[in-house]
Amino acid sequence: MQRSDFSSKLSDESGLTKFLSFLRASPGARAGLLLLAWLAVWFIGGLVEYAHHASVWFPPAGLTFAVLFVVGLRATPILMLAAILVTIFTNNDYQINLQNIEVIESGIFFGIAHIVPYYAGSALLRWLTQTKQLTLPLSIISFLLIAATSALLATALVLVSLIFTGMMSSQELSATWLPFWIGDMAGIMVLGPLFFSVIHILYPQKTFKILEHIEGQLPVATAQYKYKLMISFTLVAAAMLLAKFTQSMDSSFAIFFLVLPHMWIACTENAFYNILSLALSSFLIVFLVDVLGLMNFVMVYQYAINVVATNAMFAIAIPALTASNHQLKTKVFTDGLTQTASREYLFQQATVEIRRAQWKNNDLCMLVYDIDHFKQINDVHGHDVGDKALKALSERVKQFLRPADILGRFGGDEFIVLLPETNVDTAMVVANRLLKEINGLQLINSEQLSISIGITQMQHNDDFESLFKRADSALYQAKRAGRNSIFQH
Ligand SMILES: Nc1nc2c(ncn2[C@@H]2O[C@H](COP(=O)(O)OP(=O)(O)OP(=O)(O)O)[C@@H](O)[C@H]2O)c(=O)[nH]1
Repeated sequence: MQRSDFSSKLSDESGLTKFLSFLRASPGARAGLLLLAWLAVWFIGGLVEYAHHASVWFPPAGLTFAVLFVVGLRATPILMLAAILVTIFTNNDYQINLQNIEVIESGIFFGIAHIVPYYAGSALLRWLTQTKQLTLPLSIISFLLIAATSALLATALVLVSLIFTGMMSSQELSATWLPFWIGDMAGIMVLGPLFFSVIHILYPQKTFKILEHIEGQLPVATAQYKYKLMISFTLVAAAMLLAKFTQSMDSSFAIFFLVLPHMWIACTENAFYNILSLALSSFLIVFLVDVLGLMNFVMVYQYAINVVATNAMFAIAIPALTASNHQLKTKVFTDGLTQTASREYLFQQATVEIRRAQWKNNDLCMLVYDIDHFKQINDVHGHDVGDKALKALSERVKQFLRPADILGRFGGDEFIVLLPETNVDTAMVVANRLLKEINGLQLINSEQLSISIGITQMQHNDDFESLFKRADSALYQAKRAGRNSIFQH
């Protein structure tokens, strides 16, 4: 895959095309945009600053993780510059009054403490997903575990660096570490997947298996996607207004109902729209915490969005599992060469039809046909030609039958046709027409193909085996009678 479906979809739109081409051709502009984005999400994270130095929702962690995952160590200078700039801002904002050189040192320490754990985490995730044959659920659990662990490591390193450089006092540690960890974790788990995709559009030269799951299923959301989003947003607003007016911790837990619309989205929309909706809901929560003054409840909200996100993340696997389940079913139920029903499926379908016919007192007939001297065809013309003959013959028979009839390959060159609501006289007419039809075919070079057919009508106590046994013995008689003929039992 050279470029993802998502980026090519975006590229179809003209204004965006030019902007994307410009960014892709200009590493400087990309770096500038990355820096601006990092600073912007850092300021937005500040809306839910729970304790000094600790936002309970910290998008820069997700952005750093995603950038290091997609771009690698090349992104370090930009991340380092961002770390220094926000340290300068924090020094002024908290009125810490460090000297210029000390602020830059603190910024460098913060940068290292922030970047190292996320580089380690993203490199481990990349290694796991690129080199190991992980299933999608295993990739997701790896992502979640690595996100939680690297966020914890970043929390420890950053807080130690802040204390070491005099940006924070050690007394603040106990009140800071948990919201810090939760914030970084939310940044990676809830927003990281969206950042992965967006950065991958800007740096499209590499292919990552884990991103294919997110982007490969693009580009369309269902027509109902916006209504599902509206339901999520309404639920967020209603739960938060409830907390605002009751000011009770109990009512703040209503936010956990968010799992319902998000699981609905996760199970019915593709992965990209799933992670987009999670990011939007979490933005809305942060915005409303700020606007409605709900800082007292913010920890509940952050736990809720993390739980909702991890659940919804697992649901990324559902459309993929459904698709592979469908493929597996098709494989098991269809004969690969002739695209008729497989023996197993034929047996299942025939059993259902036989029971239905017995229940309703309907007629039912079974035809068994087998190509005449097929071994000779293989021997003279080769197995490939034999295969082609089997395919072409089956194609013809399928066209010839009614939609309700069931055609399946019993094995080798022997096929079964089940004719529901058909008595033996009509089945005989069908068999005669079939024989004629096949006689008219020139499937192999200039040679003609012929088949022999055995017919039987269902008796009241028949099952698949007994029905087949009679039809097969009729076929045997047809073969003994010189082939290219029909016998009834
Ligand atoms: N090309 C091809 N040949 C197959 C396939 N499955 C079975 N065969 C061959 O089909 C032949 C079946 O031969 P039989 O039905 O026993 O005998 P026949 O030569 O058709 O003779 P009669 O049935 O008595 O007319 C064997 O040679 C098998 O090897 C297949 O998927 N492709």
